[in-house]
Amino acid sequence: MPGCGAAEGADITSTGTDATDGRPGGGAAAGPPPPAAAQVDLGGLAALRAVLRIRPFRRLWLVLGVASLGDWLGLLATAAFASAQVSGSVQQGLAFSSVIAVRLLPALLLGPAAGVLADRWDRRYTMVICDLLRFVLFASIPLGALVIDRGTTVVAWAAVATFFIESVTLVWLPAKEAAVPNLIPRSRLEISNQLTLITTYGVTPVLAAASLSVLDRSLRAAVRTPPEWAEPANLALYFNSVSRLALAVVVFFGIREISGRTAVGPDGGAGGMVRQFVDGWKYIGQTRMVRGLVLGILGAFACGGVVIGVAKFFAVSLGAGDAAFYMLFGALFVGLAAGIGAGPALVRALSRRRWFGMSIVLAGASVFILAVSVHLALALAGAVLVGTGAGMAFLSGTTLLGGEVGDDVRGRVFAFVQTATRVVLILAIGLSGAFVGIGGSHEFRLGEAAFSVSATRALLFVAGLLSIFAGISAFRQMDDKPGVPVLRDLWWSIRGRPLSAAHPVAGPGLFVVFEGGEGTGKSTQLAKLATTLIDAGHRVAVTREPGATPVGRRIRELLLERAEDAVTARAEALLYAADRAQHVATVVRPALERGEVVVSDRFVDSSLAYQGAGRTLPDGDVAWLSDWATGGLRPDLVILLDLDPALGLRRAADRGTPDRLERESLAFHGRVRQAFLDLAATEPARYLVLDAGLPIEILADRIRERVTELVEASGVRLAPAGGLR
Ligand SMILES: Nc1ncnc2c1ncn2[C@@H]1O[C@H](COP(=O)(O)OP(=O)(O)OP(=O)(O)O)[C@@H](O)[C@H]1O
Ligand SMILES: Cc1cn([C@H]2C[C@H](O)[C@@H](COP(=O)(O)O)O2)c(=O)[nH]c1=O
Repeated sequence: MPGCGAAEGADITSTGTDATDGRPGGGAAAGPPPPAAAQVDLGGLAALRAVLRIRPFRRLWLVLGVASLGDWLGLLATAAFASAQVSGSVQQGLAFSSVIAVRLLPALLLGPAAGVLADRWDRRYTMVICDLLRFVLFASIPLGALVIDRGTTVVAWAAVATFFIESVTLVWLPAKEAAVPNLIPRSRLEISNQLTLITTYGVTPVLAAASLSVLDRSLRAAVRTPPEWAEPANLALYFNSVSRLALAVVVFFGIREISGRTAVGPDGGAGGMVRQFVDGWKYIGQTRMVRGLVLGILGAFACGGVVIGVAKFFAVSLGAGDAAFYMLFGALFVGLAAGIGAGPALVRALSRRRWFGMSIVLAGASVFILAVSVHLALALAGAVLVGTGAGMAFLSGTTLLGGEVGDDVRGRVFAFVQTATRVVLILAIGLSGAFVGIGGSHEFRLGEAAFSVSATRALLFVAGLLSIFAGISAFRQMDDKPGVPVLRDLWWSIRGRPLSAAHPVAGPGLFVVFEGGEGTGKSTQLAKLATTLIDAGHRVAVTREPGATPVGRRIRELLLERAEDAVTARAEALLYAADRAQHVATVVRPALERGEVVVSDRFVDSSLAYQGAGRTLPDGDVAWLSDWATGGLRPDLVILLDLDPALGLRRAADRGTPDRLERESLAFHGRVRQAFLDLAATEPARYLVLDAGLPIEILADRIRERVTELVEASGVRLAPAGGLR
């Protein structure tokens, strides 16, 4: 019933399904994006079953599958049908390509306006009316041939009907794309997109080509010349027509949940339409995530267009002719299927925004492999990787569009993307084909060596660069984990434990940490620095790990003071992490948010050095644990006081009875020292490494200089005046 919400009408049988996620107008825009982990909360098959248990989605998917089969049949059949109406290879070729061209033309003319209609009208009625129109138009093509005598008129009508069909599709598609995310909880959007993409681009085109060929053979075997109405191309068009009727009926009677949203404001007239159109463009231009998404998609399509445009020439350059061409295309599709089918299982909980950018970079980098391939085997491997990157980008991009773009503007964004991709694709295919034709191949000499560079390979190289650039730009625009190392995040995500997003510190403070082995002078220098900063008028929070909070003090006692208790290495790592979590949440972050300079005696590096190198626990595990405990918080500066452990331990012993860790072997403390130095070497800009054997005052001067620089660079961020806390 129009006007009712999907949640009300949703027929969701899975008890685990969050029906509120499917509410029209809600979900995507209403709240922050769900944690990436939520998208992979079920195993592959279980997730698939859960999605298929959502009845409105299942109905839509089934009927869309049939309609997609009809569309592929229709595409192949309309083109074949047009060729069959004329004789002579030139005319047939012209008829074939003009039908294909006519299918692309409406997007250029009407695409952007279609999105406004999808966001304006009731999406269910839009889909139903569009499908009824397509039912009539598809049927009119073969029926026209029965009543019209002249072949050219039949072709002309086929072209006109195709033009109208495409125009109607332009309105239907954004309405459908914008409606689907409202039927499915966001956590299941990805798996439903996987299913839909595989059905639309994997199963149905193959099924369409196979069924047309089987139909053709069996018909000709049964009756040598079948009547005109029973020609396979005609039958395919009838099938396409009927599949559209079926879709209209199912959507109208069976998926009422698609209705129930009206984005039209009080100004519902033509002026309102123009405003909505302009608002849609503004939204795309001003929303970082959408801007990144569009940039990435267009870059990827430009790259794909170039690859398609040069594919024939490239196959020739491999010396394997047409066979190589078809094999490369096959390889590309194998990669696409692998990317869409296996991508989510591979990257697991990786942020989808990051995954999108990375996939485009993968596709671009793989185009380089094509550019330098002189052997078919390498080229095939490159094509599989290009496809894999493209497939993963396609899936993550579609999921982000559905899940993170507000319902009220989703139709316009989809319409923009569908139009822009077509334009870019056609331009890239056309221009690259022309460029390669003109460019040919050139021979260069470098001393004795001669080598030739073909326009095909040069263009592939440019396409790869373009795609990498688009991927990186998209990544930067959309990154939801700024500051979190990309490759480490990817690696840990593949292992099932993505790094946490670095929660931005709301406030403007500075975080300085002292690190080093035992007795290196951290407490001594920390006190001096605090005094200097306070004298300079800054508010300073002096703190330490472990033991800066009431909970932390009890943990410290367990860890260091009860030497008789045997604490295992893992328990020790967890206790330090627990102390850190409490410390960051209740002391460090609040002080940073108040704009103070937080100076801490030890932080994450101590865990990496003592538990990682000292206790030989896996570095990655310790790093991940600390990252989780701190929510990704990193110091602005780490001051590492480096000293021979034998000397440091002597200094510490002079201070009093050694604690549990100070009693560890010299070899243990040697490993700890080396680990600190290694950490500093990986990020020299963030570390100040000092020889802790120098006199106290000299060290204090060096530290003051460096921290003053940092404070000055941070400008007015710091809170003035205050005292040692
Ligand atoms: N540069 C230095 N030269 C000589 N002695 C120093 C120097 N810095 C500190 N000391 C002395 O070394 C001892 C340990 O110093 P401090 O407590 O500051 O080290 P720490 O690194 O905080 O030790 P721990 O990590 O074991 O707590 C103190 O007695 C201190 O006076
Ligand atoms: C934070 C942290 C500390 N440790 C060790 C290092 C020292 O032996 C003690 C702390 O004593 P201090 O006198 O306060 O320096 O704990 C560690 O092993 N792991 C850590 O994460």
